Amino acid sequence: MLRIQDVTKQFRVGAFGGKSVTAVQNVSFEVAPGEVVSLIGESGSGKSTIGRLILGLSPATSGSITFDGLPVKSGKEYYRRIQGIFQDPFSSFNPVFKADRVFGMIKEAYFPAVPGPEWSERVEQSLRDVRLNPGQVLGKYPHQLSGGQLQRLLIARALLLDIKLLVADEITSMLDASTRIDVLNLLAELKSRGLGVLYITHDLSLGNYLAERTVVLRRGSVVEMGLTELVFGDPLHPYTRELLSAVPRLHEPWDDAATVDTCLYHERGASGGLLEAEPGHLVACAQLETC
Ligand SMILES: Nc1ncnc2c1ncn2[C@@H]1O[C@H](COP(=O)(O)OP(=O)(O)OP(=O)(O)O)[C@@H](O)[C@H]1O
Repeated sequence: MLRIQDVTKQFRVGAFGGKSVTAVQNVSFEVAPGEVVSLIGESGSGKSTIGRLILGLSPATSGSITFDGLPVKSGKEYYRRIQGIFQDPFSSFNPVFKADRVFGMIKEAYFPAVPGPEWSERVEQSLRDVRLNPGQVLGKYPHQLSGGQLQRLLIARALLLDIKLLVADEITSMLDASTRIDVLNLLAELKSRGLGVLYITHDLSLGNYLAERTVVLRRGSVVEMGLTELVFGDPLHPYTRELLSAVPRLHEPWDDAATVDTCLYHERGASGGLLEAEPGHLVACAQLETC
């Protein structure tokens, strides 16, 4: 189980690093085995930063991130259990090498003793598991494969490691609509095998499609989280409501979240953390800036 507790991330910025930007602030949530949790929020809300912290690509400023009780530790053993896949599949492949080199690298690092023929069989099985035809993708260069095929290759690579958690950061945003649904269905299938997935997206409909639980981030803080049907069916925070009702508006800037007259959080006398408005549904104060 992935457990993120009270995590804050600040980046040093400015000419001499004299200023800091708080990208993530006091964020806590969990991802259980076989569960898909979607992390949603507009651009700059801190989603990818959280993904990078979980993957050990950058250290948290404070708070703790553990997987099965052990802290994040970038290195071979950690990546055997947790892998990340990102928006642009082409950036994960070196264009001068054949795409299936990613499998050879896994063998070298993790399974050097597995005989070649057995390894080939394992690779082919993992390709079939992600509904790729080995004959159509093995031996090809990245530019000879589609974005959807490359994302599936990366998922197949992760399956060879028998990972327990996948951090999927906007993995469908560069895919066309039908390939996107195929990849989402694939993730849904993998979770039934016990894989936990943190599905990072700014596309709410995709989060809704896949996730049991949803975490809504705004400016680095969680404003609402809980069972997806509750967050989407009865959004309590004005920011979530705005996200859900947002439609593209030409020539209009994105408005700040609308303020509300009453704040459930304060009405119920909550302080610190999130208010449990109903079982499985937590919400922050509606007036983020002023309290
Ligand atoms: N290395 C960095 N140095 C300084 N600031 C950073 C760095 N990485 C991210 N930030 C800042 O942290 C904030 C959160 O960025 P992040 O990329 O996590 O947002 P996001 O929600 O993933 O956005 P998007 O959907 O556009 O990818 C932004 O204000 C961003 O400018």
